[in-house]
Amino acid sequence: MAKKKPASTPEPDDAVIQVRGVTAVIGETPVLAKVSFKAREGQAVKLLGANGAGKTTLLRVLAGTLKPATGTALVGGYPADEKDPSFRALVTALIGPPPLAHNLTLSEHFALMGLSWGLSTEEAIGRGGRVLDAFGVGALASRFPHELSSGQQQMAALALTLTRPADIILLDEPEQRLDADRVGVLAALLEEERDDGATLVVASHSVALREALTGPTVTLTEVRTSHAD
Ligand SMILES: Nc1ncnc2c1ncn2[C@@H]1O[C@H](COP(=O)(O)OP(=O)(O)OP(=O)(O)O)[C@@H](O)[C@H]1O
Repeated sequence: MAKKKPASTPEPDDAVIQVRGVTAVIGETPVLAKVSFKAREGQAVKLLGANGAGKTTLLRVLAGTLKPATGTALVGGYPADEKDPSFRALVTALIGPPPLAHNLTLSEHFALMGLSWGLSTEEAIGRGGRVLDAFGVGALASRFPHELSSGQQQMAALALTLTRPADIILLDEPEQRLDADRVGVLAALLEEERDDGATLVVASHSVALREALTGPTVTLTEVRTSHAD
């Protein structure tokens, strides 16, 4: 007869992302209602919720830029903390526009990003350029950021985010300002990353993008604030 496991033995768990009872507060304002979910390697978690439900806030917690008020967020086995280089080495994120230098071309941004994460200049320019090519805007690689339309800026930001290798990809409304065809291209690029073993968390208002991604949906509900009479 099999021995009964002691109660303290942890169950084997292959989750890359484990969010347990996480809430968030900014100042004294609750901004994220309690949420728990897990994601395994090669899954794309789709974050769903009305405006203000806390999707960006949860992504900030996962990116380690906002500490949860309660609960734990383990990402790649680490408590999410942007100050921890081991954690940062695993995670690439696009949450709001990335800081860009006005006097560096997109290719030069890719090279700089690659240099920071152990790629050769050639590899980095190749990886960023591949994303631009997929969007059909490879010629933009030699432009400065201020020479781009708003949709092109979004494609450049996505290319920069995907230039560096990462096990975990966090994206906040990556479809914003992209036309319908480009949303399809984006879905294909993200599915390719997922097929290669990346774990993604994507907040999106695009039904088309959410339907194209393979993985569970996590629906956030707005924080209920009680008003004193
Ligand atoms: N700096 C801040 N100070 C106070 N409250 C904030 C701050 N930033 C965000 N909030 C609040 O936190 C809540 C969650 O915002 P968040 O941006 O995470 O929502 P969201 O689900 O991403 O919304 P959307 O779909 O509109 O992008 C909202 O009620 C918002 O007003």
